[in-house]
Amino acid sequence: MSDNSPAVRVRGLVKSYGGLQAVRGIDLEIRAGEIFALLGPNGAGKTTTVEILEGYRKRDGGEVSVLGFDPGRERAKMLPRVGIVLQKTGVDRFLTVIETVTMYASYYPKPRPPAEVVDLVGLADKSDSRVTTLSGGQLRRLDMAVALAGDPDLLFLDEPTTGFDPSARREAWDVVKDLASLGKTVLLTTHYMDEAQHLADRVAVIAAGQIVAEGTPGTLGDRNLAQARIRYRVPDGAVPPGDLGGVPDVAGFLVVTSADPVRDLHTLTGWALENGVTLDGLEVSRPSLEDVYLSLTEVGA
Ligand SMILES: Nc1ncnc2c1ncn2[C@@H]1O[C@H](COP(=O)(O)OP(=O)(O)OP(=O)(O)O)[C@@H](O)[C@H]1O
Repeated sequence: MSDNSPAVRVRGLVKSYGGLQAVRGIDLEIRAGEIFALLGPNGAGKTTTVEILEGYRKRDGGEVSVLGFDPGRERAKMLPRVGIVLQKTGVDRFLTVIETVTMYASYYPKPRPPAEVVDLVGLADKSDSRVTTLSGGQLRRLDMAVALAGDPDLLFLDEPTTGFDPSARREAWDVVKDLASLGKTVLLTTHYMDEAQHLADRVAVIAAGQIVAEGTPGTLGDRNLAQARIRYRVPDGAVPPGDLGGVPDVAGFLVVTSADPVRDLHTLTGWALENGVTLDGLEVSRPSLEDVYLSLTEVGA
């Protein structure tokens, strides 16, 4: 594999379970060193796709290359170079943190020093604690440490923060960000829009076995819901020009959906200045990735 080759390349991937087409022609390309999120609702086909990439499931058709290997035929060669964090893992609860990571490191040809891995996932102060004493969030970090023990180039994270409280999520996000700064490629699946938005360089939205959108979290918003929302309030009796009066919301603010917010704001603020009208609480917002996701997965489902 040359340095410019994508870490993951998928073309026309299909997979059915009996009569159910779980994956219906997926194309993906994940560059080396990026954090890529596969975002979609329950049953969209995320796990099926990822398990095919990991070599756990057989595909029915299409081409798949992971770090230059075909996971269907060359899984044994591929595995030492990938790390996998499943939704539930079963580490031995009676070992300590460092013992656990050391044990997993011993399975790999070129492991990263276990103490370094423990430090990387933020468990240095728990290094000699038994696994039984760890909190849920700490256990999840240990799962990540186990996946990193072999110093993989590519890490698969399946719903890395499901069930976490908000502060544990933030901490897990920091760990994932640190991985990317080490040059690892990360493929994560998630239901959470904010997680994809916060972590991913690129996101593919999957619905009913198909990719319905792909791009950076920012461009997904731009491409799929180009409109901006302008919201403001005017004193009683003031009538904004043209269509810019919008529709009042429950709080009495006028809300305008605009495909050309620069021009519309210019018109609106020009009118306000000329007429000495205040535009109370003026704000302009873009659709969030959540808005985009909901609109896309409704269409795709
Ligand atoms: N082993 C299986 N046998 C039969 N059907 C399956 C099997 N695994 C998954 N499916 C079905 O395939 C579809 C895709 O499932 P998959 O687990 O890939 O989705 P997902 O996006 O990962 O969902 P979730 O977010 O709930 O994990 C679903 O309709 C699911 O019920």
